[in-house]
This record gives sequence, structure tokens and C-alpha cells, in this order.
Amino acid sequence: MNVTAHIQPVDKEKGRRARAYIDTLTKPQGSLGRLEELAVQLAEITGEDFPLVTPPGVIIFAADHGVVKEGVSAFPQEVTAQMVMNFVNGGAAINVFSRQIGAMLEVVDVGVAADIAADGIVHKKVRYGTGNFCEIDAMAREEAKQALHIGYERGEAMIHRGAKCLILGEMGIGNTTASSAIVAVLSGKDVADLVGRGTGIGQETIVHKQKVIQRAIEARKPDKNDPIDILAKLGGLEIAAITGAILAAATHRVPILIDGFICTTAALLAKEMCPDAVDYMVIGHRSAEIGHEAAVHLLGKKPILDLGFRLGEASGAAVAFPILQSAALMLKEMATFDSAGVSNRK
Ligand SMILES: Cc1cc2ncn([C@H]3O[C@H](COP(=O)(O)O)[C@@H](O)[C@H]3O)c2cc1C
Ligand SMILES: O=C(O)c1cccnc1
Repeated sequence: MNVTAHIQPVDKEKGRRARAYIDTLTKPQGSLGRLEELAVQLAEITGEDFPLVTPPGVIIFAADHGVVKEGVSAFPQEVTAQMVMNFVNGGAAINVFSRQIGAMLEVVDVGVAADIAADGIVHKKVRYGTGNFCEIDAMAREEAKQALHIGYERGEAMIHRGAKCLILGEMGIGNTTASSAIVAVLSGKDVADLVGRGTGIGQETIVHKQKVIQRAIEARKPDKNDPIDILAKLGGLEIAAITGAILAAATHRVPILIDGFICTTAALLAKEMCPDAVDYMVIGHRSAEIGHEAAVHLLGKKPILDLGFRLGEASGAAVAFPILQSAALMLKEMATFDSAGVSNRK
């Protein structure tokens, strides 16, 4: 399966018509600001006059990272599996926000370094965590493709369940290190500008994390023009899966709400594979993780919210969802000057 084969450019003509229609609604032109831009984008994405975004579907992909052996996270690897159990039991931040927005929620083990014997998880483990990319490639090229396909399939399955907006997130101790490495390769920027606190490491450990990433990039020599090579050498199984799910949503003309740093890194890889996919994305929240700025810039987007989150799990995207919903409802439910009998001009 070629995961990028069926992605069409968004419907710009539909967007122009939505723009003109919004200008007939009972408000001064442009007075709903960014909401108007989002409504136009939703029309372009879906090709509908009155796009729907409810119900949303949240997918959390979980996987582990061999690079944690280098001491780059404030938390131990076991936390990935423990948090997967927390997701299943409904106690994590993303559970709360998913319930709040009426989302369908799925948790996928795409590479946790432990067996998790629980119902309510989609078991799609490609391998028990990645290799430590300071020493060896994170995974084989075939494994990166496998994780991409799993993400694509889960994205598609969520859309078939009825999701009108895909909200993607992750859990994987060490994944800010993998993401910083990937963004360094794609942006060509200095790692010092891309490496942050993750789960809360101090300044000394940040400097160590920068060196680890620099060393890994030099040793692995990923091909900047080959996103699968980047994923195989520096990735994350969950990052690959998110990339696949993004491509599935774009294929099905479903809007994608992108979360923070890790999710935006996956979005950049999706852009490398299919530039048209970018127009299907909305970034929900600006992460406090410093590398996010560069990733957002490369994507050419502006996040909706800036609440200082640095959590992941799709938390920022889920919290931003009601704003996307407002954009869709504004378009669908507001009266026009004509229908409401309101004078349009002086
Ligand atoms: C309890 C807990 C819950 C989380 N939920 C998301 N993350 C986030 O933190 C991790 C990335 O940070 P680093 O690269 O520093 O390890 C990822 O698992 C991410 O999803 C969490 C981290 C922890 C500790
Ligand atoms: O922005 C993110 O996605 C993020 C930041 C810190 C830790 N985990 C995730």
C-alpha cells in the first residue's frame, strides 16, 4: 500500500465560496477573526458547504525509545507502559479532555518495551521499543514502514467509526529526544535551538541531551530527503504511526488536529511524504517545548492555543477542539443578513 497515493489537494473553490458566505452572516466582515479562517479551511478540507467536526476521534500511539539509556528523560522507561494502563483506566489528561469533547478514544501499542496484558488496547507492537540510535539504527526500514501502515490503518478505522476530525497523540518516554533529532535533520538548525526540557530535565541534562542528539545524527547520517530513512534511523514507532494516521485523514478529507512537539514532528514527516497533506492540518496548541517553534515554522502554520502545555498525549489538540467546533457551527448555524432581516450597510 502506498500511503500517500490518494491524497488530493484541498478544494480551494469550496473555500472561496465559504469565504463569500461567511461575509453574508450577521456580523461585521472579518469580526470572528481566526474562526473565519478555520471555517474556510474546514470547507476546503471536507468539500462540504457546512462541514462537521463532531464526533472527534482521538488516537494515542505508544512506544518506547532505546535512547533513554543515555539518560535523556526525567522519567524511567516503565512510565510508558504505566501510562498506557492509565489511559485504559481513564485517568490521564487525555482521558479527561476526550470525555469533555465527546471523543472516541483509542490507545495503540505500536512498540512499548513491555507486554501490556489489558483489554481496551489495540495491540500492534512492531518491536519492544527502538534501538538506542547513538549505537544502532532505531529500527529497520521495514519496521518504520510497518509502523506507518499501522498508523494509517488505525486512522482509517477511526474514520470508518465515524470520526469527523482526527486528534492524534503519543506516549513514549524519550520521544522529545527523537523528535528533536528529526527536526534537526529536517530544519538544518542547530540542535541547541531544538532541545528542551521534555518531562522536566535540568539545564545540565539538556546540554547532555543536545550532545547525544548531535552524536546520533553524525553516526546515523540520515538522508534528509528520505523520510523513511529519517524514521528508521532516528524515529519513534509512535512518531511513524502518527505520520501514517495523518496521511489516512488527508486521504479521507478529514481535518487533523495536531498536538505539540512530537505530533508536529510526525506532521513534518507527512509533509515530506506528501506536501498536499499540510492543508488538512490544524495545529491545536503551541508547545512550551522549545523545538516546537521551528517545527511549526517549517509547517507554515499558526497554533490555535498557547496555554503553556508541554505534555503531549494530544492534550493540547483536544483542548483546542471546541474552537474548531465553534468555527464549524458558526458556518452552519449563524443567520445571514437577509434571513434575519438585519441591515447590512449604512
Ligand atoms: C507521567 C507522564 C505522563 C506523560 N504523558 C505524556 N508525556 C510526555 O512525556 C514524554 C516525553 O518526554 P521525554 O522525552 O522527556 O521523556 C512522552 O511520553 C510524552 O508523551 C508524559 C510524561 C510523563 C512522565
Ligand atoms: O509538546 C509535546 O508534544 C511534548 C512536550 C514535552 C513532553 N512531551 C510532549
